Amino acid sequence: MHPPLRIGLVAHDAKKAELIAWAQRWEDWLARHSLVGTGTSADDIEQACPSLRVEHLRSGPDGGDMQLGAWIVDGGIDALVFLLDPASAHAHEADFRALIRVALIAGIPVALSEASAEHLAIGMSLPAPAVAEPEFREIYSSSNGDHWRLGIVRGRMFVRHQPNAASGGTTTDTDVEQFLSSGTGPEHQALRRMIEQRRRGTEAP
Ligand SMILES: O=C(CO)COP(=O)(O)O
Repeated sequence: MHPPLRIGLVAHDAKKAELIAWAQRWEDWLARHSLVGTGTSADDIEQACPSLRVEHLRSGPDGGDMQLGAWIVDGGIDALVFLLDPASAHAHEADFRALIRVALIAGIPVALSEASAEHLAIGMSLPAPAVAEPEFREIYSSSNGDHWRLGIVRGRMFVRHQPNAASGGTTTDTDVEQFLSSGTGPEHQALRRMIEQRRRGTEAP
């Protein structure tokens, strides 16, 4: 789960029904975040979605778009859903152009249609990407039960040494170069062979 986001919500009159339908579909997800909207859009969402609280700015034509733009400039908004009506003339067009412009400058996700709002919600509601797990290959194990494995994560290689249980030692990870320069034992020789095979592309699967 992402930490709570602050999401800006705006729709022109001809698109309010789409914003409401979207908010109803995503009500459970939106309820976990902090919402701020221009006057009428905020009212409509609260009426249609009983569990949502939306911080109200002025109505768009009265300066609400500019207020939201100022929040974005100050880094206070993580995503903007602005369902824009491209088919009508708007006296305050300069205001919402400026709102979209500062959102793009801030680099936040911006959805201007119901379809893109859907993708924004899908993307932002996904769990944060898991930290990549290393892939391991056995390098060498000694007769007394010590194990050395080569770990590879995001192209970076390291050596994981797991001492035998009886020794009570702890598992350590060492950089490959550092490991190779630390000795000439059978585990070092085995790793050199493995690396050479990787380079030549002849490593066993
Ligand atoms: O006009 C708007 C965006 O430009 C939206 O304003 P309202 O949410 O107050 O209708």
